[in-house]
Amino acid sequence: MSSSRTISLMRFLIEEQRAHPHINADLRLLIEVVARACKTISIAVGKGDLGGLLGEAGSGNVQGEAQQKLDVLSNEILLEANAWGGHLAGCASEEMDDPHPIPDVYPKGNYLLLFDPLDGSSNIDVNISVGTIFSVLRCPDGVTEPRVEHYCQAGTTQVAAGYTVYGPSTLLVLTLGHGTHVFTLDRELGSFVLTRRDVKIPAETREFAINMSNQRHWEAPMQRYIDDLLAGQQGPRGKDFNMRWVASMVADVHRILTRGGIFIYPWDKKDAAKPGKLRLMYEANPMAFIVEQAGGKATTGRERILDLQPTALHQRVPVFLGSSAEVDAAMAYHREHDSQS
Ligand SMILES: O=P(O)(O)OC[C@H]1O[C@](O)(COP(=O)(O)O)[C@@H](O)[C@@H]1O
Ligand SMILES: [Mg+2]
Ligand SMILES: [Mg+2]
Repeated sequence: MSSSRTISLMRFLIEEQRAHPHINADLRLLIEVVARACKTISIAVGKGDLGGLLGEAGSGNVQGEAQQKLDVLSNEILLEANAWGGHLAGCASEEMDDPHPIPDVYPKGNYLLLFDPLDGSSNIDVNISVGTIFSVLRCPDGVTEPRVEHYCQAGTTQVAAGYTVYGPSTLLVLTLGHGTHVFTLDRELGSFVLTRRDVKIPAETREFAINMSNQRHWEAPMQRYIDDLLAGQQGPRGKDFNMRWVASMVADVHRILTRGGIFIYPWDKKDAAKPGKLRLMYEANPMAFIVEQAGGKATTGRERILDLQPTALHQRVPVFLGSSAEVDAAMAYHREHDSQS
């Protein structure tokens, strides 16, 4: 890309700020700080074994999952980078039980930052792409010490969301509510450069992403939907489908953003008390915002994800997202099932 046409993340944000009054200097600073933190995480991920950062940390998170060393480090990097900027009222993370207040010694701002510091943790040790997912909300007026209820806002209120993929190249995918844009980290320059503006997910697809090993635990409409995809051209869908499953949501969603597809992590009865595996505030909401801004859909199989009113910080939800016509098709199986029961 020639330098005259190169648009850095910083320049992109300044232009967005000029074009859209709701994007202010604090929000711009917030995104720049998160991007800088993600660069630091990218360097740590890239060191692999040389950095002594592979393997378990020996601790567990609030979800009862074993934390990897990189889960803990990425969380610390994001917290530290965001503490002093004056743009945040508080942070919440998949890796922390409770919201993290900005220490009183630092200036406070009006935004809440929620993140999954390292997504796809089971892939760290096997050198497969992982990433970071984040969501930005406004702190309600007059609240200086945000509590859980202040974070529990529906996804429609997000002012920005993004994810990074630490893969063969490091990517940042961002929405501020005006389309979804992809930036690639120029490792020599150390800056994110705009490489795809306003990406659109094709409405139709022949590719699905799901962990098939859970099939026997799914509810009836899910079983029927996937059976029909597997039946291919001879089946009711009349076309052959391919399947991919990286098991890093960032990588699976990025494939769908690039060439279409449907990503599904449905409810299953392995642990019937859990309403799904993925987390609403750190994974489903930001990805739903990004996907909708790219012309796709994101639902629980029954409802639009962004309309859900959260009831807990670490709430889980079923996730169906990607090519709009295919998400509609999956929802039709659930609707038909519900209307008959
Ligand atoms: O191992 P499974 O059950 O296929 O689950 C894979 C899913 O779990 C996740 O790894 C959960 O994310 P974390 O690594 O942040 O816990 C998603 O990225 C991915 O889509
Ligand atoms: Mg995750
Ligand atoms: Mg994680």
